[in-house]
Amino acid sequence: MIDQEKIKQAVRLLLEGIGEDVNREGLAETPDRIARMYEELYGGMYEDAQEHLKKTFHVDDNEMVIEKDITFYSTCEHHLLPFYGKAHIAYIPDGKVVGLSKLARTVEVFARRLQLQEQLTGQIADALMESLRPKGVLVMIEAEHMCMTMRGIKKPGSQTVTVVKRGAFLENKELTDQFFQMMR
Ligand SMILES: Nc1nc2c(ncn2[C@@H]2O[C@H](COP(=O)(O)OP(=O)(O)OP(=O)(O)O)[C@@H](O)[C@H]2O)c(=O)[nH]1
Ligand SMILES: [Zn+2]
Repeated sequence: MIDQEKIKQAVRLLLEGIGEDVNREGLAETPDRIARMYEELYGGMYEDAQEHLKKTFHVDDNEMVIEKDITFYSTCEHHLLPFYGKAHIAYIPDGKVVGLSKLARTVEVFARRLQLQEQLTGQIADALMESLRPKGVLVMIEAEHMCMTMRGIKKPGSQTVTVVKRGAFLENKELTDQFFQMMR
């Protein structure tokens, strides 16, 4: 599990490094707050997406399911700054579906870790492929990276878009076209 003591020590060091007085009133509880916050932000490391995806429901029609505009907040592993936006998940069932909320839960499990957007996109797709054994999965993520906006190159409003396809989406281009039509 997350080592709260280590995080508190590290935050004190960071504050000292900045040149702050770690004992001043406004900062006194900050190491403790950050340790608790990290439990929340990085709690996905200690969760298994398969736990959320194990309950499935039988369906007769294997038509494409899309859950779009799933908002998420994650952290870029290079700068420890947030990136956030929307995830869209499409899949073509093969006789079974999951509860819709479980798609958003899957996004949460992988977003609450240190991430790269490309990797986050792929992990969501792979978790669905593994649990549901669907005919295909497509995951698209649109996000703004704060390491691109508040520092460095400073390009607010720029969006990073990633798409990962698995199964039938790789073989059949019409399915991707159908996804983009349904997204409109
Ligand atoms: N591929 C990818 N890159 C990311 C992601 N999040 C942040 N980055 C990039 O990671 C790169 C790290 O580059 P470095 O040159 O090692 O670090 P840096 O000097 O801080 O880079 P600058 O941001 O250009 O100032 C930057 O180009 C970031 O924009 C992500 O999710 N995926
Ligand atoms: Zn970054």
